[in-house]
Amino acid sequence: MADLVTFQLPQSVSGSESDVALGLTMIRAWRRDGIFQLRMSEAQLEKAQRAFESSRRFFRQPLEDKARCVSDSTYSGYVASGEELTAGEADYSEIFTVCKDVPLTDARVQARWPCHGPAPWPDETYRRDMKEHTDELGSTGERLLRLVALGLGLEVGALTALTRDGWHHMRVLRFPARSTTATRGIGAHTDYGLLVIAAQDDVGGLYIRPPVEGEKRRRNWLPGESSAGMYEHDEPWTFVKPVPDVLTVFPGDILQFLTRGYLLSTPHKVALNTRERFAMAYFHEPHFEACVRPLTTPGPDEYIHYGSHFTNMFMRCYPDRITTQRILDEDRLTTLAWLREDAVLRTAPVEDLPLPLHRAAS
Ligand SMILES: NC(=[NH2+])NCCC[C@H](N)C(=O)O
Ligand SMILES: O=C(O)CCC(=O)C(=O)O
Ligand SMILES: [Fe+2]
Repeated sequence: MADLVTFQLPQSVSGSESDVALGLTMIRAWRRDGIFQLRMSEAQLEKAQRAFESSRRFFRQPLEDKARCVSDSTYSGYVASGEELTAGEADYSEIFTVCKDVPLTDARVQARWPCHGPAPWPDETYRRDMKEHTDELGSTGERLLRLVALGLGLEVGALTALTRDGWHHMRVLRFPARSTTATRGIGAHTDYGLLVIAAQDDVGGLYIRPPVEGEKRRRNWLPGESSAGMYEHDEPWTFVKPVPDVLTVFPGDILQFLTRGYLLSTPHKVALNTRERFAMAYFHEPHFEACVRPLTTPGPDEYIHYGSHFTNMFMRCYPDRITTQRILDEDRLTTLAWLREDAVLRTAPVEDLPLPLHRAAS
């Protein structure tokens, strides 16, 4: 396969003619290749390098030290090799998940919303380096979404309306070298939000599945349609060659849903290599309470409550983690169902509201 297309992001995206042209070219690259590259700015590069250094330093520590970085109220923190499930099989990735760091005093934590709480940071340097890198990618994600909106023929702010206080998160990953018994890094899957923005070292191991004419793709947000494990052993898969100083970008489940499959959530998988490998996958996401509806003619029951999708997916990844146990023990799924109901009512087309609300709204 030829090299991936590489773009450079403008400092800001206003909706100019050149912004529209760039957005269209990005969409074309995704629909053909399923992925494109972004050249990193000097500032991005520095922050990414510092985050990689902190990651190497963290993963070098003894297992018992790393294993202390867990939380029973969030999915932030350490995931040991073999702990995460993808399509029912253990992944060999070792991970530190960075989710929104919400203080105990926050009303959402007090009200026991699922997935909300403080992050169990290993130390202050690690916290700072990961925050600077994710904040930088937050700005990248916003500019990308503005270009994507333009490329889809929408208002420049049509997609970023969903990402105010977005539930952005990141997986800081280490893959061990392969052994005679272990070759799987992470099984084939799609990720859950709008954009996946990833960085990797020079080792290699990531593969993506480009769009395939006529191929049925699952809707990962529906209970009966997990995309995990799909087409894992069927070609075509594109090796994502490590290239210095670039990020790779592809769509997640929410972009597939919004566009009714015009853009597909890019399936990808990771194979172990002969050397250990480090990567960071950042996810640019809607607000936890967002109720997302397709961009064209949504029916009343066509929506994804993003916080429910996120919670469902993380419970599926970590069925035995204390966070999952606590969600079940404290019946936090009922709280989540209330949040979903609220979100659905807030975004329902007026004619679909129950009659008393219908009157109040009109
Ligand atoms: N938390 C993640 N994004 N994990 C990516 C791997 C796939 C995940 N285990 C799943 O079943 O969907
Ligand atoms: O290792 C990579 O490059 C990607 C990891 C990944 O797919 C994930 O963390 O969801
Ligand atoms: Fe992924």
